[in-house]
Formats: sequence, C-alpha cells, structure tokens
Amino acid sequence: MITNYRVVITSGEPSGIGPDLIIQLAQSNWPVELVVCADGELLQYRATQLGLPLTLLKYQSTLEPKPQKSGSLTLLQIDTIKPVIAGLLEKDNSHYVINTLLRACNGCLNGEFAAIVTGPVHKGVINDAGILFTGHTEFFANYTGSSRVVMMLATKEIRVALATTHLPLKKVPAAITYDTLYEVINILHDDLKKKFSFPNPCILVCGLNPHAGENGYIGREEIDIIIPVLNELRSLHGMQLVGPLPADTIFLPKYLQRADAILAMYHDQGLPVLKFQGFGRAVNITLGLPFIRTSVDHGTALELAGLGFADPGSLITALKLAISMINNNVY
Ligand SMILES: NC(=O)C1=CN([C@@H]2O[C@H](COP(=O)(O)OP(=O)(O)OC[C@H]3O[C@@H](n4cnc5c(N)ncnc54)[C@H](O)[C@@H]3O)[C@@H](O)[C@H]2O)C=CC1
Ligand SMILES: NCC(=O)COP(=O)(O)O
Repeated sequence: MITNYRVVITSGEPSGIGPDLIIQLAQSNWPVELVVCADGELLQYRATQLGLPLTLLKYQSTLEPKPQKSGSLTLLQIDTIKPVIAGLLEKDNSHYVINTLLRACNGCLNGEFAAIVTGPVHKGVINDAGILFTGHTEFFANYTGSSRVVMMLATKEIRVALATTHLPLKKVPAAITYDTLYEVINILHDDLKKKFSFPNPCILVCGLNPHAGENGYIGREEIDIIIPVLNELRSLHGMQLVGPLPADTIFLPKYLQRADAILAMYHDQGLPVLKFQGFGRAVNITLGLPFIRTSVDHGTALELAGLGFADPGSLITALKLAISMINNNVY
C-alpha cells in the first residue's frame, strides 16, 4: 500500500457535525497523513466538548507525509470569521467554508494532496451570505473547469448515480437533454471501469416519468431522449445499458442483482432508496473531476453538533474509499 501521501479533509459547516466527525476520525491510526482544512481553535474547543483527545500538528508542505497517529490531525489553518457556536448557523462563516474548499481544491490541483474528503456544508447559509452555491459537486466542477461531473452515492451493495444534481424539480426535465445524458452515461461508464474495476459495467437507467412514461402517455422524455441516447451508446460502444425502467421498481432485488450502478434522473428519485438502504455507511463520490473527491452521505445535522451523538461511519467510509482509490491508482 502506498502511504506517503496526504489526504485533505474539509471541516464543512463549522456549527454542524463536520468538526465532531473529524475529531472522531482522528481517534484511530491512519496509514496516510490527514491534513484538515479548518480552524484549529474550533477543533480544539469541539474536542473538549466531546471529551476526546486531540493534538494538532502544523501542516508543513515541505516535509515528507507521515501516517497519522491516533489522537492527532495535521492542521492547515483556515480562520473562521465569527465565533462558532455548535448548532447555530452564522452566515459570515460561510466565507470560511468556501476558503477551506478553495484551499483544499488548489492543493489537489497542484499535487499537494492525493484526494479530498469533504465534511457537510449548509447550502442555505452559504447563499444567505450572498455566495451562489448549490453543492460541492457543482462548486468543484466550476472551479476546475470540468465540463461535466456526475454525483454518485455508493454503499457496498449499490451505487446510485444522478443525471442531474441540485436542481429545483421543475427544472429537471429541461436539464435532461440528449447531450447531457450522453455525457453523464459516458463518465459513469468510464469511472465504473477505471475506478471501480467493472470490466463491462451494467447500468440500469431510470425513466423520468411514472412507469417510464407508459409508451408516451405519461410523458415523452423516455421516447424523445432517454431511449435514443441508450441506443446510440449501445450500438457505438457496446455498453450494457438497461432501461429506461420505471423508477418505482428498478430497485427490486431481481434488477439490482445485475446492476453495477443505477442511473437516476434526479436527486430525490435515487437517493432516498440509497439512504434507506445504507444511511451512515454510504459515500458520495464526484466522478469526472481531475482528482479524487469523496464525501459523507449526510448533511450538517446541526441539532447533533457538539453533543457526541453524530455517527462518523460515513466519513470513515469516505476516507477509506479515497485511500483505496489512490492505491488503485485511479487517477
Ligand atoms: N455533503 C454535504 O455537504 C451535504 C449537505 N447537506 C446539507 O445539510 C443541511 C441539513 O440537511 P438535512 O436534510 O437536514 O440532512 P441531514 O443529513 O443533516 O439530517 C437528516 C437526519 O439525519 C440525521 N443525521 C445526519 N447525519 C448524521 C450522523 N452523522 N449521525 C447521526 N445522525 C445523522 C440528522 O440528525 C437528521 O435527523 C442542508 O443545508 C443540506 O443542504 C445535505 C446533504 C449532504
Ligand atoms: N445529497 C447529496 C448532497 O447534497 C451533497 O452534495 P455535494 O455537496 O457533495 O454536491
């Protein structure tokens, strides 16, 4: 296993559970150096609230990366703007959140970090601060100039990718164009091969409308867009694409057993099933970025911050997946 590299972790919303989870993560040895983009004072204060030991080591990019010892984290200091109170949003600290993302992203682009693992942010409060923000996925895509990225959430048992990400529901149909869907399936197919080692992945594709449109009587997107894209990709590249299938039955075990991934047309078509099946141990992965990015499957859970009830399972799984992707040399 390659161990001499650094993974950068962002704290996410400072008043949420992100800091708690990172401190919990630090209670084990890790084979790689964990560089946390966060405010050290915030982490120390939260560690005291949680009653957990924490030593912060100053990040020095010129030193050789070292495996991270239990009870410690390497700190890349980013200052919060206002005092942080667990559970209480403060819009001015949104600039802190964005600064952590920018620093971590730049570090991935310049080779300082082998992967980024993100803690949960609060999209609403970032917008309250006057910063247009719909999610990390779109933020990293824009910042890196990636023309198209794909959000995929995965447990050990299922992988659910999304054709559209954080969009108001009424904008979804217009966003599912021939070109978009074509690119999304290409990225998904490519990454399932390269990053998840499926030699000839089988992707099940949801319809957009109830009953996948019922032959056009309950919507035409299947006939006008989805079927032509699937046909083209099958005939040009020999992809194993099944569908469009009705989204209400696509997750039945008999379909799932042949699927390497399910492609849902929109956020709440696919993610409720995934979260019902594996909340707390799923990972959110952005496909199509120039670096590895994994994240938690949950949000900021403000009501749990600082209390010691937040489950670090998803963050731990996200970090383990990032490490295994680095070791499989997927970039
Ligand atoms: N990766 C990210 O940055 C994500 C951010 N969000 C943001 O989080 C904010 C809150 O979103 P919600 O819809 O309330 O979802 P949420 O995931 O924060 O909370 C949903 C439920 O799950 C529980 N929960 C969440 N994480 C938990 C954990 N680690 N351990 C134990 N229980 C946990 C919460 O207490 C709550 O009952 C929103 O602003 C949303 O945009 C949501 C999802 C992902
Ligand atoms: N439901 C997933 C989510 O909201 C996280 O999105 P992102 O911030 O990773 O883009």
